[in-house]
Amino acid sequence: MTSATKLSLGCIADDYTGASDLANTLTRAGLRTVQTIGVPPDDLALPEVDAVVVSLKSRSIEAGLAVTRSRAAEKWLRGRGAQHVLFKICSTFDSTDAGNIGPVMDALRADSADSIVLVTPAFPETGRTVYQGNLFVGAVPLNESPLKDHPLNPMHDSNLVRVLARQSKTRVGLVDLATLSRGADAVRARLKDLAAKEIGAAIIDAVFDRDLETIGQVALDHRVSVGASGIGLGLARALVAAGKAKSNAASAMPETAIGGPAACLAGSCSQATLQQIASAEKVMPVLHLDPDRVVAGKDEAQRALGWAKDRLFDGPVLIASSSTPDQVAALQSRHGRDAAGHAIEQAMADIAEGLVQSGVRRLVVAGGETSGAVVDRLRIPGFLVGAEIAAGVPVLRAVGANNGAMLLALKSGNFGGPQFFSDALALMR
Ligand SMILES: Nc1ncnc2c1ncn2[C@@H]1O[C@H](COP(=O)(O)OP(=O)(O)O)[C@@H](O)[C@H]1O
Ligand SMILES: O=C(O)[C@@H](O)C(=O)COP(=O)(O)O
Repeated sequence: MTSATKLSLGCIADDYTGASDLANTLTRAGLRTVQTIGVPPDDLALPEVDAVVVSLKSRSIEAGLAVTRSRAAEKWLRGRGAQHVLFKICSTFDSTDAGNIGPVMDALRADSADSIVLVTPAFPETGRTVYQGNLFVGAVPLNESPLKDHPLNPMHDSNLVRVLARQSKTRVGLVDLATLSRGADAVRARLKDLAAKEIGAAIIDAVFDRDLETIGQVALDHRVSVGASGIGLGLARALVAAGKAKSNAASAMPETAIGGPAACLAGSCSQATLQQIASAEKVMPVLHLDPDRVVAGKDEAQRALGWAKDRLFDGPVLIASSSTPDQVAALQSRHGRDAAGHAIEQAMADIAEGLVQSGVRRLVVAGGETSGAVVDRLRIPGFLVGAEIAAGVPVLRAVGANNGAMLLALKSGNFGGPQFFSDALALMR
């Protein structure tokens, strides 16, 4: 990135799949966007861009650490001229009562001296809508959705005003759909009323993309907002409409094919990923890791690598640790939730490293934490955004990596259709 570049929008994402989801949305809305892994070193050569999405792996770490890392990212983004910073969280509000959405929001709000912060995880394109402060996943409230069984942060309350209030030091209010439907000025007036009552954050309803456009306009009056790709879409459209970004983000990604062996790794245990693995079994060899053996030591990852190397040059392969909610609960009761999750993430990183050493240059990873462990191990500093595989999942081209040109797809556990793995590989040439 040249020193002359001034960012129209700065973004901090709390995981890597979420970051690529947002980078995809901003690119499709016309912003030239780059995804970086962590706060970029000053010597990282990046193209001329409108938006940078700094990817952190801060969703499930200790809250204080998440705050420190998010603040460092904010400082970097503000230093590049970003007037507005979006803290990108999961569209299913993945978090625990300890955070990290509330603590990070509180810190960014304090840094920016905003009186009130707009918050919404709505992302209608993927079925996430918010009504009366309640988050729906498709047709069901969050607490009845598969997110109730998430291995790291099971979600048991769909009322986001309550959820955020448990995590935040500030009081939390609501801007409801009726107010939103009266337009940007009605939202501004409601925020003023809430702020006058010393309410520092407002969950805002959103059901359709047009709601997000209104939210984007109002959010730009502020320095910070919190939400998923939907609010990113609203902000991008508002920036383009205000002439603060050109709508010309024909992908900056070079079209040259990469070729070579391809592999898929799945560490997500979401219902969508379990179904995608079942579909993949019909078209490629699939190895199911034994999670107990993974927790016991390194041998299981080595076995998987040997299995993959025997097949890689005949076509793509898939290696999965994913299990059903009952099996996940049983493993966690034997080994502890964090220990089990961490051991499996590190095994996935070991396997990814071995695959790349064996020549793999096209890699699909399912799962946010899993993607974080893999990308960190591969020491990839950033990505350019390419074609969209499914809503929220683009093809990514690694920039500045030691391994040279490489394509990845980082899939949020919940995203993608049943044939996702084949769909991804078809676009990763
Ligand atoms: N069989 C399993 N049992 C328990 N935990 C698992 C299993 N397979 C994967 N995990 C862990 O579950 C978590 C899944 O989270 P993540 O990769 O973020 O997926 P998602 O995108 O669905 O949230 C990771 O920490 C992963 O290591
Ligand atoms: O907003 C979303 O749903 C995604 O972008 C996201 O954050 C995904 O997180 P994981 O499901 O943990 O991959």
